[in-house]
Amino acid sequence: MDYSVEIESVSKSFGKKAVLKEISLNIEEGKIYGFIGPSGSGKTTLVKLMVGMDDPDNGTVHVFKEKVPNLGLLQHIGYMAQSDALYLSLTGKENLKFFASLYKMPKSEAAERIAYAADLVQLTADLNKRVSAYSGGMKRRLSLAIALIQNPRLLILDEPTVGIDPELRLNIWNELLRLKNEEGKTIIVTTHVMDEAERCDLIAMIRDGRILANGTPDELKELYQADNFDEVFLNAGRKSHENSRSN
Ligand SMILES: Nc1ncnc2c1ncn2[C@@H]1O[C@H](COP(=O)(O)OP(=O)(O)OP(=O)(O)O)[C@@H](O)[C@H]1O
Repeated sequence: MDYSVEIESVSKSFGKKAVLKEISLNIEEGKIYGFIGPSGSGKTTLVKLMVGMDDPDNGTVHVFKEKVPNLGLLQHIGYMAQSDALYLSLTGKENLKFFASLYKMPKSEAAERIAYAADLVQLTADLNKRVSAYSGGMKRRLSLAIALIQNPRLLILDEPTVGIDPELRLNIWNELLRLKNEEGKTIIVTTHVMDEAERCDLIAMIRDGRILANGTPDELKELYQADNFDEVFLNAGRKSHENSRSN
């Protein structure tokens, strides 16, 4: 089996707080992998380690067999952070052009990619407006377009659909599924939206810096004797609470 991401015994603390505890996980190429867990459980910290934005205290992360951090890998990883990192005084188009210029891409391809990404997130009509005049949802959409700009093999999206209306959310998910099915991309998403979690091929449930369980949506429903994903989430929380009390 080919893995896009291999995480081995990764731990990370901030000061005295252990945020990730001995996490090991392999993410198969060509799958959509979801990370779910309560706020503060360590999802963002874990995805930042995959991108190489932060270092683990212990353990290793490999992406496409290369040890992270590795500058060469950035060409292959599209990352959408939870907080938007955009140039507010530039237009949407200028932002896209700037990020496209960071990657090795002929000009004509950059223009095509900008048109594709803007269309996907329905920003084509607003591309010449300054980002300072964008709404929160428009900024999220622009951040998603930027993550796709270099046509990366691996997409890492930290809560990509927050602030995005249901219709566009559906379009975005359809495109993520197409990217996986037709182009073999690997897609990692963190989400609090349980119906999004159910669209993933595989899900890791994170709690208190550990992976409580991982598997397909059906496997997790069976494990937690749940009919839907809201129940999976709640039952997993109850179970981990009971375990921590009995320890
Ligand atoms: N740079 C930092 N310095 C200190 N503490 C941090 C830092 N980054 C994260 N933390 C802490 O690490 C813990 C995990 O944060 P993280 O952002 O990974 O959680 P999360 O699961 O992504 O949460 P959410 O769902 O709310 O985005 C939190 O307690 C947070 O306060």
